Amino acid sequence: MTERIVVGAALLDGDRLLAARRSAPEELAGRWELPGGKVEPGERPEAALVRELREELGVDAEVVERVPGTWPLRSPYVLQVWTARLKPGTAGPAPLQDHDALRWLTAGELWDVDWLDQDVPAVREASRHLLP
Ligand SMILES: Nc1nc2c([nH]c(=O)n2[C@H]2C[C@H](O)[C@@H](COP(=O)(O)OP(=O)(O)OP(=O)(O)O)O2)c(=O)[nH]1
Repeated sequence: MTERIVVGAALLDGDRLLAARRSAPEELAGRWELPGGKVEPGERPEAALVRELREELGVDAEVVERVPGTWPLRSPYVLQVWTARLKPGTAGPAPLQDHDALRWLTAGELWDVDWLDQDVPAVREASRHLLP
C-alpha cells in the first residue's frame, strides 16, 4: 500500500517546543504528540502542516525546515516532522480540535509528558536540532 504522510510540527517559541495532548481516539487520548495531521492527496506536506496548525490550534505558522527522518505509524501512515514558528502577531495556540491540553516545553521539560510511543524518536531528533 502507498505510504501516507502524517506531518507533525516541532513548533518553537524561542527555546520551547509545543506538545499537544490528544483527546481522541480513545486509544491515543491522554498521550502527547506534535500537532499536525494527515497530508491530503495532492497537498504538499508543508502546506498540510500550516493548514493543520490553523485548524487545530488557531495559529498562523510558517514552516522552517524538515527534521531528518521518517517514523512508522499504523500502516499505511508514516510521521515526518518539520520545524515551524508562529508568524508575528498571530494569536497563541489553543486546543481547538483533537487536543485538550497544550504545553510549551523547555529542553529540561521535554520528557515530562507522556509522548505517544511512536513520537519519542521524532521528538528526540527534533530536540537535537532545535533546543540548546
Ligand atoms: N498529528 C499527529 N498525529 C500523530 C502523531 N503521532 C501519531 O502516531 N499520530 C497518529 C494519530 C492519528 O492516527 C494520525 C494522524 O491523524 P490526525 O487525526 O491527527 O489527522 P487529521 O487531523 O488529518 O484527521 P482526520 O482527517 O483523520 O480527521 O497519526 C503526531 O505526532 N501528530
